[in-house]
Amino acid sequence: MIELDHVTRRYGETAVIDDLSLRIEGGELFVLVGPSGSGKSTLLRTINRLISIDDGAIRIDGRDVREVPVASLRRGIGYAIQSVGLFPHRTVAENIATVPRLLGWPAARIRARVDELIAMLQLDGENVLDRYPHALSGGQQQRVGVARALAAEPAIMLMDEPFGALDPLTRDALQSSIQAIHAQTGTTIVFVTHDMDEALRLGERIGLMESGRLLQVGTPLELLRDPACERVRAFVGGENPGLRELSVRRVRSVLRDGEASSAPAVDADATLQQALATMLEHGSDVLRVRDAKGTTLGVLHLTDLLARKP
Ligand SMILES: Nc1ncnc2c1ncn2[C@@H]1O[C@H](COP(=O)(O)OP(=O)(O)OP(=O)(O)O)[C@@H](O)[C@H]1O
Repeated sequence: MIELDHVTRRYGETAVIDDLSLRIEGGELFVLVGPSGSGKSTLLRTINRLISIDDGAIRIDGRDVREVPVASLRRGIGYAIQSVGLFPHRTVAENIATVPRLLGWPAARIRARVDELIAMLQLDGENVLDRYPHALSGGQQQRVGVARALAAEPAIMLMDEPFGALDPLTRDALQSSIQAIHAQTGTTIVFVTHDMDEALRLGERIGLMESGRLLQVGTPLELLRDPACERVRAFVGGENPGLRELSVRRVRSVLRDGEASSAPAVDADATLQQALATMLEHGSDVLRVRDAKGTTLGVLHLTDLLARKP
């Protein structure tokens, strides 16, 4: 658990983090979102003490981060950023192995962990292990950066706009990877982005920042349906709050019993927005809902998709 307790960070007279309190539960995927300059990166970097604070306290599992020697604090916290920062003269395998080596893991364990991460980030089959960073695409570099940050199985992972510079398809694939890794490892992830769609897609809870303060903290649906103020409504809902809501709800939550073998199929874990697109594409107001193995679970009707359910 990460607790930020009345944290303030000033530059000169300006408080860029302003008396901010927040509690992030162990195992949570928490997204900090807000406009440029709102203080998201600064806040993230106070957690691993890349930036010091002027007032308040930050505790991890009850322990003040200032009491922990900074090197061991950072070894326990993965950190992935947009510019990646891979070591240019080390191969991909050596880059990923950086922290396990520092920790003195035996060579066989390091090799096994590198292989595991390469598979987790879908870099296997791409023959990247012995390449140097300059010989990778941007998306591959980003994956290696995430793999390196995860290498020593940190309990906490801080991610600062890690996919900001990537094309939409690569970004989409990496967002899926992060969700899968989170589900698989239970790592606490604090993810910074200025992209509301990314926040709504990834966040179990979202903290919306402006001018060094949190305007609201809540689940994607809470922010969409019950914005604390007009600023939140404008940031979160944009011009199409209804469509945004469809993008955070899953087919699984509204399917009903039934057979519709001739209807187009949709995955139970697809969003309602994807389901609507499938209906429009096929001109069908009903879809067959299937699980990952292709087994029919029920049907989705357009009327259920449009109804406002919890
Ligand atoms: N070293 C510094 N000296 C003075 N001001 C700084 C310094 N670092 C950051 N700031 C200011 O602190 C504020 C918050 O910056 P921060 O990078 O945390 O914002 P952000 O929300 O992450 O923005 P972005 O999305 O553009 O990265 C900004 O106004 C920035 O100009």
